[in-house]
Amino acid sequence: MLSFARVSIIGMGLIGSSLARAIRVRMPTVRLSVSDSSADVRARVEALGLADDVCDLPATAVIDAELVILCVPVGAMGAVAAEIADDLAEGAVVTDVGSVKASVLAALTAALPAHVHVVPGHPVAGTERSGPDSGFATLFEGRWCILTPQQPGPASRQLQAFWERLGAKVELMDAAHHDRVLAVTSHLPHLIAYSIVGTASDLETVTRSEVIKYSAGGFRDFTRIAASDPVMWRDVFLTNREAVLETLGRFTEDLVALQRAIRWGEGDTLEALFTRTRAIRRSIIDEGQDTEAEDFGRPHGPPAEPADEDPR
Ligand SMILES: NC(=O)c1ccc[n+]([C@@H]2O[C@H](COP(=O)([O-])OP(=O)(O)OC[C@H]3O[C@@H](n4cnc5c(N)ncnc54)[C@H](O)[C@@H]3O)[C@@H](O)[C@H]2O)c1
Ligand SMILES: O=C(O)C(=O)C[C@]1(C(=O)O)C=C[C@@H](O)C=C1
Repeated sequence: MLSFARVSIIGMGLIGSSLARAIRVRMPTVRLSVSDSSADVRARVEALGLADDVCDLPATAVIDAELVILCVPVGAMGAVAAEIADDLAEGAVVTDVGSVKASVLAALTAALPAHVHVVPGHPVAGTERSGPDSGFATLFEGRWCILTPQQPGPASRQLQAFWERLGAKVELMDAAHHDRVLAVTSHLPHLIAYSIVGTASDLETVTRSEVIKYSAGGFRDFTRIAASDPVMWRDVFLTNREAVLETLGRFTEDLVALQRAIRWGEGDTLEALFTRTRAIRRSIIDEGQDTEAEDFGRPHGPPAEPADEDPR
């Protein structure tokens, strides 16, 4: 028994197009109507055959949909919700995939009518790429999807079943708690990557070409993360400001402690920390949460980058 027969996706970039592909594979009878504010993206989605209907306006795409999934940057969620509010079917479930949850929950509940069910969501799966060509059907397989309904009920159970059909593992969580957890596990790491790559390219003592030429191992991994979508991440930091600033404050203190340990030659302090962090990495692998031990950051990734893009 299918959980939803008619699904609408607004925003057909990496996540929206991955969802469309996964639905095609796992729920082939679902009728899929999609929209995107970019005419180029809509044309590409048509060419790739990712949906039954590609609509110019989000409001047209949601008519009759039992499930509406907003896959736009977090800062655009409220505006899109306002655009579709009058055309949503009675009892429709409206969800999203945004990386921040408290602000999206507030924006959706403010903009949407009482006759729909708002169940915000976040698949904790992605890559540094953007756009409809970068999506792939297996993106969510074996990955967590966190749902943050105000009150769990039949709509969140139906949405949970939907994500499980796509191969994801689902957990329910309070939206504010989600934002504190993801500030540590996703948002701060991205901020550090953006910052370190920026610093390296600004250094006067090392040329830019040397940075590119000798970027192996650790720094190369940072450059992948730092290539992530600028608009998406701008919105993440602006909408999860408090949790990120709190985590950043703690991180800065710990970094200064390391700086001090290096300055004063406190080898024991350094070794104790590195031993503790190595154990954390090993327990992540032991729990089977990291299948990419040999290929950082690309657990179920799309085809590897072509060799001519590989600077090594
Ligand atoms: N990229 C990731 O790794 C990742 C992972 C999980 C969740 N997310 C979340 O998923 C959402 C989408 O991210 P993405 O990586 O797919 O981005 P993307 O840039 O690949 O796609 C976003 C799409 O939304 C469209 N769009 C923007 N504003 C719109 C509007 N007002 N109306 C209609 N369409 C609009 C854009 O044209 C674009 O095609 C974001 O909220 C992000 O936080 C991203
Ligand atoms: O692998 C990556 O490129 C990601 O950054 C994916 C990642 C993450 O931080 O884990 C990024 C943001 C999303 O909200 C969820 C997943």
